[in-house]
Amino acid sequence: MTIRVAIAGARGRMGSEAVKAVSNKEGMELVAALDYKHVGDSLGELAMFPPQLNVPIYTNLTQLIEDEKPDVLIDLTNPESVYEHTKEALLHNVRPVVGTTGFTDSQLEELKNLSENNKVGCIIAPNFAIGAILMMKFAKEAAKYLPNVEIIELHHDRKLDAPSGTGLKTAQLIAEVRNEQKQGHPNEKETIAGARGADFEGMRIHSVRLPGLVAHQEVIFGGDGQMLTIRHDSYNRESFMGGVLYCVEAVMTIEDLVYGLENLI
Ligand SMILES: NC(=O)C1=CN([C@@H]2O[C@H](COP(=O)(O)OP(=O)(O)OC[C@H]3O[C@@H](n4cnc5c(N)ncnc54)[C@H](OP(=O)(O)O)[C@@H]3O)[C@@H](O)[C@H]2O)C=CC1
Ligand SMILES: O=C(O)C1=N[C@H](C(=O)O)C[C@H](O)C1
Repeated sequence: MTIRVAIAGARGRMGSEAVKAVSNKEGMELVAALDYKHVGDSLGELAMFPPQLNVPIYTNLTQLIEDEKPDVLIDLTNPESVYEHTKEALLHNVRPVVGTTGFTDSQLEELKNLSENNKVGCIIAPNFAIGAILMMKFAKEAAKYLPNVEIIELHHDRKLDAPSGTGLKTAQLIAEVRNEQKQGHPNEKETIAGARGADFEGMRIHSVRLPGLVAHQEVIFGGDGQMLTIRHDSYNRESFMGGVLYCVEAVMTIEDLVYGLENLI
């Protein structure tokens, strides 16, 4: 069976890579793109899209679903749009594969209920790169023995959300095995607000944003006279595409919402 795929955010850094990956993948057919800007037929407007995108471009998801009948919607847009897209897809029996980060806890909970009640598979993956999944798994394991941990995530300066979805997911996974504890001196004070980073159950998350970066993360564990550093680097966005294609196939086989690829591999 050929999996019919639509992509939201096809003009973007990730979306344009996903257009290439899906177009070249046997067993998948790219059937449409979703954009929020109206695109006419002028060469200038169409040049905004990757050359492989020779499919209809819609500005309305319901219309796209009615006309093109995708099996899967890949969302690579932004934190403001992704929740509505995912909900709309689930309501119309289209399986979302979501790479966009920045969901609130309550949005995740609501989408989980919707997916389970409608028995429509959904994958929300804060990071599609296998190396990043392993970095998170190893960090969770290390935290059982070394609970003093700080997370440093480093990204390009076009990123909208902080901390990154990966940084947050790493902290959530570590929190499953680590008792909440405040780190640093009990009486420490920030003389500049934010100096100690974001606080997740006492773990500190530091977000670096610089041009030239793609997506990187270090998880640093301190112990008596020792330090363990677990680091992952994505040097380009192709690094995520194996995971995107894996999820498009996997989402066809599930009937609930999976948050994080570590639950599937
Ligand atoms: N899970 C993973 O492994 C990864 C996840 N990401 C996440 O993916 C998301 C996209 O990242 P990136 O590609 O760098 O971002 P970009 O800004 O390059 O791409 C987003 C694209 O979506 C478009 N867009 C915005 N709103 C809508 C909408 N309502 N409907 C359709 N298209 C829309 C944007 O248009 P315009 O620019 O005109 O606003 C843009 O073309 C981010 O949340 C990022 O964190 C990124 C890398 C890996
Ligand atoms: O915005 C990005 O670029 C990335 N976003 C994801 C995140 O927030 O973790 C995944 C990856 O780190 C790249």
